[in-house]
Formats: sequence, C-alpha cells, structure tokens
Amino acid sequence: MGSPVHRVSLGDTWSRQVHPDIECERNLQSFNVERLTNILDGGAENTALRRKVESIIHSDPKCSLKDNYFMTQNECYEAAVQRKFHIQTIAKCLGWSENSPELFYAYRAVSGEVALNIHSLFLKALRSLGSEEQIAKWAPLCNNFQIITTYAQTELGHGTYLQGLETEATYDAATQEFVVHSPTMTATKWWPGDLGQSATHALVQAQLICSGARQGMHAFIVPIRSLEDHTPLPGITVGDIGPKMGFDYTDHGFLRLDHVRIPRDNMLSRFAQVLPDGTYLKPGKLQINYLSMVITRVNLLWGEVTPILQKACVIAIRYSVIRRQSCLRPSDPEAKVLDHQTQQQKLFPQLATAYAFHFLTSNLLEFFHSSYDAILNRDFSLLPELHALSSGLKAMASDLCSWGTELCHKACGGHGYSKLSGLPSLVARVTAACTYEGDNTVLYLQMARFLEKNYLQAQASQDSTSQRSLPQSVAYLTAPDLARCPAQKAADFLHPQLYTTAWAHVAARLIKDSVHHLQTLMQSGADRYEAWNQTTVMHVQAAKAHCHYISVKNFTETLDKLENEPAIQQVLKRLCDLYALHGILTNSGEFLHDGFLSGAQVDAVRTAYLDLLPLIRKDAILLTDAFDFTDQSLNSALGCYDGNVYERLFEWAQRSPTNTQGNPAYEKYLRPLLQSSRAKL
Ligand SMILES: CCCCCCCCCCCCCCCC(=O)SCCNC(=O)CCNC(=O)[C@H](O)C(C)(C)COP(=O)(O)OP(=O)(O)OC[C@H]1O[C@@H](n2cnc3c(N)ncnc32)[C@H](O)[C@@H]1OP(=O)(O)O
Ligand SMILES: Cc1cc2nc3c(=O)[nH]c(=O)nc-3n(C[C@H](O)[C@H](O)[C@H](O)COP(=O)(O)OP(=O)(O)OC[C@H]3O[C@@H](n4cnc5c(N)ncnc54)[C@H](O)[C@@H]3O)c2cc1C
Repeated sequence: MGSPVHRVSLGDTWSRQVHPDIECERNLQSFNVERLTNILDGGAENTALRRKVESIIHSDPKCSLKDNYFMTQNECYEAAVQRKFHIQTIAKCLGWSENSPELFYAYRAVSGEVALNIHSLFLKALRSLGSEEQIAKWAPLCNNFQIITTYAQTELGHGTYLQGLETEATYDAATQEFVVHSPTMTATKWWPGDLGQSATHALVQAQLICSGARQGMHAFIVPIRSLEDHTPLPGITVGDIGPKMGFDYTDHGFLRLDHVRIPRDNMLSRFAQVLPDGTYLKPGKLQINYLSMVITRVNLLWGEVTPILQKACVIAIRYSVIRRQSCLRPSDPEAKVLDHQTQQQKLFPQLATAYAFHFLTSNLLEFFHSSYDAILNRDFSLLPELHALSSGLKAMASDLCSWGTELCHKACGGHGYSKLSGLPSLVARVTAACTYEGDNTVLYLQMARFLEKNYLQAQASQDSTSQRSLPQSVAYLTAPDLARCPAQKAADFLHPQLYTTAWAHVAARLIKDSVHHLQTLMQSGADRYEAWNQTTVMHVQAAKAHCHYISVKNFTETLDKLENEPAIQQVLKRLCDLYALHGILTNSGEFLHDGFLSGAQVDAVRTAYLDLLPLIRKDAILLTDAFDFTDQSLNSALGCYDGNVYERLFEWAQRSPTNTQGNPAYEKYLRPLLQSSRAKL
C-alpha cells in the first residue's frame, strides 16, 4: 500500500493532522485506491519506480517549486534552468537515460516546470527526420548538453500554413553549403521555446531551394550562439519575445538569419536529400517532413495536457470537501460545497474526462509506438490514420482540458483566482496547448479531411463488389446504423453499447452531412476549394463528434479489460457513463436533430446522468487520490493531501515579498494623499 506519509509530503511542521473533513472521505473505501493507481501507472512496478524517483527529486531543495508564484519572469526562467540542471546531474549520477521512465517521472515530480523542454523536442525531430549518421552525430551532443537546441518552425507571419514559411535554405553547390536566410521581417522565427536565451543550435524549418527550384519545408540544423561565450554567431539576431499569458519559465524567442552558411550535412535527410551536385531526391510526399509534429502531439497529450486537467480536478475536488458554504437545510451545519448538486455537476464531468483522456492518450501512444518503426522505414500505410488521430485527439483533448481546468478554477470561488491555488498557472499552460503544435480548428480540419476520404471510400465499396477495409478508427462508417435509439428508460442509458452506438450514429450522420453538403456545393458550380471553405464549420462539427465517439468507445473498451477488478471496474464505469452522457446532454441538439433521440429520451439521459452524481460523490476524493500527485508537484495551497487549506493559504501569503519589502507608494503617494485629507478632518 502507498503510505499516506508519501502523499503528505510538504512536511509543514504545523500540519501533522489530516483535516477531518477530508479524512472522513477516505474512511470508506469502496475500491482499492492503490490498485487503481497501479492501473493508471501501467503496473505496480511503475508506481514503485515513480515514487522512488519522486522521493529523490523532492529531497533535493534545488528542484523545489516553492515560492514560484512570487517570481518575476526572469527569476522563473533561472529557477527552471536550475531545476533542469539538477535533474540532469541526478540523471547522470543514477544512469537515467534520455527516454527512460525515470526521467519522465522526474519531470512529472516538478510538474514539467523545467527549462529546455524544446531541447527534447529537437531530439525527437532529429530521430524522426535525421539519417542514422546524423542521429549518431547530434544525439550524443544533445544528451550530454554539449549543445542546447530548439525547434524553430513558426514565423512572425506564419505558424499554421507551413507551405507559406518564408525562411529560405538555398543550396550552393560550389561550396556544398546551404545559405539560410530570413528574406523579410515576417520570416523572423517567433515563439520557439528555449530560443530566447538558451539555445546554441536551432532546428530551422525552411523552404529548400535547390538548382533554382523551391522544394518546400525541410529541416536544417543551424548553430546560433557561440559555444565559447554564448554570444550570437555572425548573421544571427536572436532574443526573447517578451511577456506572455503563462510559461514564464520558458524563454520563447525570435531569430533572424542573415545569409548564414551551414554544411550540406546539416539538412536532416532520412526522407529527402540534396546530393553534392545539387540534385534533389524527393521524399515522396512532402508532408513526411511534418512527422515530428505527429510525435510531439501524441507525447504532449500524455505528458502535459491530460495531467493538467487531472491536477486541476485533484485541487478543486479536495478543496470542495473542505470549503463549506450555505446549509442544505436550515437546521443542518454548513454543507461541504461538493454536496451541492451544481458543484458535482461542474466537477465530476471534468474528473470523468480526466480519466477518459488518460486511457485515450495511453491507447494513442500505443498505436503510435506500434506504427512508428514502420514509418521510419518508409512504410507509410498507417501514417494517414495516425496523423488524423493525433491531430483530432490533440484538438479535442486540449480544448476540453482547457475548458475543464478553467471550470475547476471557477469552481473554487475567490481562492481559485489566487495563484497560490495553482489553478491560474494550470489554466494559462493548458490554454496554450489549444494553439501550439497546431491550432485546434486547423487540426480538426485535418481529421475532417481523413473522415471525408474514408466516408467516400465506404460509400464506394458499398456500391461495388470489391470491399476495401477501412482503418480501424473509422470502420463504424460501414456498420449497420439504427435510425432510432431503442432506450426506453433512464437505466437503459447506462449500457456502454447503447451510448457508444449513439455516438457512432451522430458522428456518422455529421460526417455524411458535411460531405454531402460539400458535394452539393461542388455540383452547383463551386470549385472544391470554395466548397470546402463553405463547409468547414460542418466539418469541424463532424470531426468533434468522431473524436468524441473514439473517446467513449476507448473508455468502454478499457472497462472490458478490467474484468478481474470488479470494484474498480464499477467505479470507473460510473465515470465512463457520466462522460458519455454528459457529452450527449451538452450536444443534445445533434441527437435530437434527426429524431435519433426523442425529447423524452433526452430527459431520461438527464435522469441517468443526475443519478450518477451522488454515486460518484462517495468516491470522489479517492478517485482524485488515485492520480497520486505529490503535494510538491501540485504546488497548491488548496489541493494538498491533508486538506489544511486555510492554514496553508495564510502561511503562503505571508511569504509574498510584498509583505516584507515595504510599500514604495506610501511615501510617494499615499502619505501625501492621507495627509492632505487629514487637514480637513
Ligand atoms: C514531449 C514530452 C512532453 C512533456 C512535457 C513537456 C512540457 C510541454 C511544453 C510545451 C511544448 C510546446 C511545444 C510547441 C512546439 C510547437 O508549436 S512547433 C510548431 C507546430 N506547428 C504546427 O503544428 C503547424 C500546424 N500546421 C500544419 O501541420 C500544416 O501546415 C497543415 C495544417 C497540416 C497543412 O499542411 P499542408 O502542407 O498545407 O498540407 P495539406 O494540404 O493540408 O495536406 C496534404 C496531405 O498531407 C497530410 N499531412 C498533413 N500533415 C501531416 C502530418 N503531420 N503527417 C502526415 N501527413 C500529414 C494530409 O493528411 C494530406 O493528406 P492527403 O489528404 O493528401 O492524403
Ligand atoms: C506557448 C507556445 C509555445 C510555442 N512553441 C513553439 C516552438 O517551440 N516552436 C515553434 O516553431 N512554434 C511554437 N509555437 C507556435 C505555434 O506552433 C503556433 O502559434 C501555432 O502553430 C498556431 O499558428 P499561428 O500562430 O500561425 O496561428 P494562426 O494560423 O495565425 O491562427 C489564427 C486563427 O486563424 C485560424 N486559421 C488559420 N489557418 C486556418 C485554416 N486553414 N482554416 C481555418 N482557420 C484557420 C485559426 O483557427 C485561428 O483562429 C508556440 C506557440 C505557443 C503559444
């Protein structure tokens, strides 16, 4: 069993007791929390390893997140570099390698708040786009931090439309070099993380120009700062882009290149090559150069986006059993706010989503691992499905995690607005995920294009004798469809088969409608481009419904695998039911539209949904404990395991420099103001 000592980890001398209002929530365990933690970790041995790593990291004060909330942007950055440095030192001592679970757990322990995150993204890009020789040359330099790297793709003028990138890499056969150049102001690289103050090398995505022909976006390794004294190299203008909504600990930067020469070998050449004489060997499809984005989208969902919502749920739900407000009946003591039905209705769908996305992203990661090696070896058969899934699910997960984290912050009332709750920084961080690594609308549209193609293929194979099977995630497009939902009472909506089929029905209808609308516009004379733009709102809706279907189906399949864990299966089934039904209620128009559900059936969904809330309420704290975040990684005065919210909030506020530095405005403005009014008293 994980001892509570592990979780009561802040070690505050005044906090020896767990608050009785949270302690009583843990008295009646309807399932084994430790076992659920093991399932979430992918095995008891992983839980043990994670806790071992956490105790190493937390025992080093240099890795602490304490007082982060009182720092300026520069102080945050410096502290994040210090944490990175110390984690690397520990990793070196203990032999934790680049992609080891130990390093992943170490970053989780410090909530990912380290500098040089994009350095790892560079490595992932190198491993996917670089030749074996290039990997052998550059990876060890990165791993040993002999160089610090960034991924410089986005420009002032373009982030989404990669074909519009303006940075040029022109091959000079006479010297066998590329000349990398920013021809315009808008070609300036803008946003790359670790670029502002840290990186010595950038992976610059630029338009390859070879023998006068433009060949599209390719990746080039460009040295940008001296390895001697860190000053910008000739031809390089580099700096920080200034204050942002969040991510203070990351130095997002800008970069201008003035005819910077790099050797021919610095173009990553797993899929495309320029020979010494300037002959260009095509990679097949240009978009294979986008592979590193697929990898990053999948990894970010697992390592960044989903854990943020999980943490927000832990903080808001723990706080909601300590916070008391109003009496449910006049004679009662004040109620825990979590006992208000509306509070449950705010928080439990977020908790259900956090679990749904944990299992969903874990599955996506598995699909990624099973197809990645084949892709590297130029078998691209699974790439379209992987690209569509990683795009669509990135968009859905970051949208819903962002929405849910914001809701958790609002559900904590005034204290949720304090940075000391930990929630504002989580909101700021997860909001960025809706934009970075591809704007969500744009990514939904990538998924929609895949859906359109497969829908048309499904239609074609129905009309012909040759049946070509569809990718697994869209196989339902050929399955028989019910026109009406057979449910007769609320309890019928608690059958996973029933609500999964309902989601499949809605997704298939929206895909069909969007494709038909597109075709109708084209038949009436619009060209494909115009017709596509006129139907993109419908395509996004269809892609969202499809992603929702995938997530519901995945959650139900996860439950099926838990047959040997009946208590855990039962508690997770409630979350799965809630996730699916919440989705139906918030999109009820789509289910009513063609009469698949009647008004009475939507009422029955609502009844089933509301009946789930008190059942989940009993287990709510245990379900948040099961995520097993340490207090240090939560870094929240509201969310600690022991529930001593008010004492901690008060104590942390005392540490604000504002309380010790004196008030410079007093002498200059307040005193004169007060004194001028005193004369009139
Ligand atoms: C890591 C560990 C975590 C731990 C915790 C760390 C802390 C966490 C810190 C936060 C870290 C933030 C890190 C942010 C780092 C950035 O933000 S880096 C910059 C990311 N930028 C983007 O994502 C740009 C988005 N834009 C795009 O991807 C492309 O421009 C678009 C939207 C796909 C369009 O491209 P296009 O060339 O116009 O292509 P398009 O005509 O749409 O499609 C042509 C074909 O290519 C296919 N295609 C398009 N893209 C792809 C692709 N990627 N693959 C395969 N096929 C593709 C299409 O499906 C289509 O196929 P067909 O239909 O023809 O069969
Ligand atoms: C915190 C953070 C970290 C980042 N880190 C990096 C990094 O390390 N390296 C890097 O290179 N970049 C990085 N970026 C940049 C990021 O990848 C881009 O901002 C992102 O890809 C979105 O592109 P954009 O800014 O050009 O948005 P735009 O495309 O200009 O989006 C503006 C609006 O236009 C809409 N739009 C654009 N195109 C279409 C279309 N085809 N169809 C419909 N609607 C459209 C969008 O939906 C959006 O509403 C980072 C950004 C942030 C915020």
